[in-house]
Amino acid sequence: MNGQYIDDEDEISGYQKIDRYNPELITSLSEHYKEILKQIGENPEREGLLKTPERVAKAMLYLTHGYELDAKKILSSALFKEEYSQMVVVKDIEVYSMCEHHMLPFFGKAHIAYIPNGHVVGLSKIPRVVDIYARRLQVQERLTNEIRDCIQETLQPIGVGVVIECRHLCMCMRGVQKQNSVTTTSAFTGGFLQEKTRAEFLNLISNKLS
Ligand SMILES: Nc1nc2c(ncn2[C@@H]2O[C@H](COP(=O)(O)OP(=O)(O)OP(=O)(O)O)[C@@H](O)[C@H]2O)c(=O)[nH]1
Ligand SMILES: [Zn+2]
Repeated sequence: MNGQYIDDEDEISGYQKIDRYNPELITSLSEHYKEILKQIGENPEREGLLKTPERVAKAMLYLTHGYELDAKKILSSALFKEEYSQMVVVKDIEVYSMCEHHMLPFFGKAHIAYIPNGHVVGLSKIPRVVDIYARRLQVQERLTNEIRDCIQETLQPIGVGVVIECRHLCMCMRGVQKQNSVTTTSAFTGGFLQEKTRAEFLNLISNKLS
């Protein structure tokens, strides 16, 4: 195993042991990346690039490890009966994902709120859910909806609010080349569909919106 398996529970999931870095997969991916290096005009045999295919293979497996993890399972592992009925907001959660169109990064912040309905969730599980869906090939809109749906279906709260704001490198370093544009997406359920509740949430996170 050579330490190549992600088997440190804290490192990725906190719970689920995943077999993502298996040597056969790394070898196979590395061969493809070696070929890609040749085709873009590089020499994969030069010293600086000798280990690059393997490094890229491992990086890509890490950047997409969300496919291996079950967000609902992680969220439901830490539900606590509690009569707190006000809005809970976890804001400024770092997001790192890759757009499914160009496989280039998009990154920024997620702000998540819910109103409990008899149960609260362990706070760390909310950023874990964000990561599980972000560490895949994504579009920002689907990422937003998947986080909302996971929390709504698992926790069954009175409502869920999700706002994500990201910069897309496919719009900065290529293509339209807009360096400062930020994309904001949002998704709501239940109580957050009401203007007053949504306004309270947006107000609580507003100092962080660009
Ligand atoms: N809606 C949405 N679009 C995205 C996201 N990430 C990247 N895109 C867009 O996906 C689109 C793909 O459009 P295409 O015309 O097929 O690709 P392209 O020729 O590379 O487009 P340009 O980026 O405009 O050069 C682009 O407009 C990207 O900006 C995302 O998270 N959500
Ligand atoms: Zn893109």
